Amino acid sequence: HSIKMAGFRDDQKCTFPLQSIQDVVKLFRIELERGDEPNLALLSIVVGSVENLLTCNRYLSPRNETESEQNVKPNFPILELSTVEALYCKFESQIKGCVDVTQYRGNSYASRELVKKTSDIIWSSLTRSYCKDRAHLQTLYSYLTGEKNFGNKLDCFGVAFAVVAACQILGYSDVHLALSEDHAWVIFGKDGEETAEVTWHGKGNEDKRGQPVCGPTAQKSWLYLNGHPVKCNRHTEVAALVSGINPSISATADSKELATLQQKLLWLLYDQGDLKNYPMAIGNLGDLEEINPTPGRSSPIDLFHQAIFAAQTHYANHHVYPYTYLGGFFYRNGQYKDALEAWANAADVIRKYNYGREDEEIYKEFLEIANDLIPHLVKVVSNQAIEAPEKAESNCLHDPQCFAHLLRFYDGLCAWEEESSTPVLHIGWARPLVATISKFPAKTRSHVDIKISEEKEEKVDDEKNGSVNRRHSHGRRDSLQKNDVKNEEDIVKTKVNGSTNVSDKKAGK
Ligand SMILES: CC1(C)CN=C(N2CCN(c3ncnc4sc(C(F)(F)C(F)(F)F)cc34)CC2)S1
Repeated sequence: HSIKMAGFRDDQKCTFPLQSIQDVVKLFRIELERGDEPNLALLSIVVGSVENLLTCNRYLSPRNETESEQNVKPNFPILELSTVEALYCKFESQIKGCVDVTQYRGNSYASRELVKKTSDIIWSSLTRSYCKDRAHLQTLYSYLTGEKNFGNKLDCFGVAFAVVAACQILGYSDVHLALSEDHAWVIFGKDGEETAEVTWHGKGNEDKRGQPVCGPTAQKSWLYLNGHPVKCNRHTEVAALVSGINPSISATADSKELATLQQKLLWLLYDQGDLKNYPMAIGNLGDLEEINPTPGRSSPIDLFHQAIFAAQTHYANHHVYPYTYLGGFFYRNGQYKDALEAWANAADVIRKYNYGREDEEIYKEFLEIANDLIPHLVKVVSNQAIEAPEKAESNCLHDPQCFAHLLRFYDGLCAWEEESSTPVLHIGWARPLVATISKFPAKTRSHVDIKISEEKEEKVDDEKNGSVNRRHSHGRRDSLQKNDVKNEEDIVKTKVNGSTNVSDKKAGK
């Protein structure tokens, strides 16, 4: 059958050659604002080309050129239409050449066979062995450029994205990306009810490509978010592509132009309402705004709270990263009580899961918080208490709510471990825990009134099934401001789970 080469439309062509960040933003705006679907393969090739030019084939930015060449070379590449069209047609003909859609004709929805076949085409054409967690392997540009042994590389997200982009080219508008906080798969069929693995996860795990995401592993493990993944539409898939832009040139240098492009594209998607159900993309925008604030736009803290609100609204508060985005921000900015509260709220999420062997990423996240960030935080505040004894009152170590947040943090990790197939805590966790607890004076610790709830907490408590949303103190400033705890009477009735009810007198009732 003849392969119809879809050229690009005039409104797509007119933006080429792309010579600036604004040109790329304009192409994305055209793609996102038009009635029809944005073309995932086209946008992935464009982003990958720009990323490659700005991070791999180093464009000498003006400052390090010789005097004579000063300000001659632009610090943004020129991306010709012909380059992009050639790569697009290569992808399109590869996909259409391998999938004989006539055998699937008729059913308007994709079948599992078609999804698996598409995944096999991408999978089998990948270079045999390469470093899977290298940077810049997330776009179709990486997949389509270079000869057999140098190109055809994709990371695990890139494979999933390529399968969805391929299915779009084949005309299946029901095949969409599903995203957890550390894995990607596809949904398809009527109402997106079907799921299929299309890529690998982590190291040393057999890939489960073609299989549905279901069964005990998917239920209780953080990796699959217990039925609360981000189910993308075409716009959210563009947001995932933009979130995946990686400005890093080396371990120590980032491309400022690429980071600016990513930031502008995320604001474009934000304004279109395409980030509303995508907490991590909002979090990425918050991180970019911390580095390079856009005048007149939301602050990083506002954005991180919006990400938390999105997770609470759309995903029954089953996502951890919104809280670790916020906790990391507070930690970097020396707001240690708020950091402890955010991390306690993150632990309140992970307690809903059972720890499994493919949850290493979030394990490492909590390990770093418990054994690196909190011990550092506690060291800093204990030095503050010594250097500035007059400020001791507002010191974290004299604030029972800080101690309560710390206990709630560890309580969440313990609950995560209960009924899990794999242990979480071990002796390596105990040393930093003891060091941290012992920095809080007995007086502070005595103010925390740990309520033992009357009814014995059900072993398989509701949280594990996600049927009961625990109330979160996050976002609600504790009714007691930290310097209100002046003396004995102001005992803060802080239940370990962090909801703080103030003694009546204090609340002025
Ligand atoms: C608070 C943090 C430690 C800071 N960055 C974090 N990120 C950076 C961005 N990031 C992400 N940001 C947007 N979308 C996605 S989809 C995804 C994934 F599911 F794992 C995939 F697709 F397998 F790679 C990851 C991820 C992963 C989490 S979490």
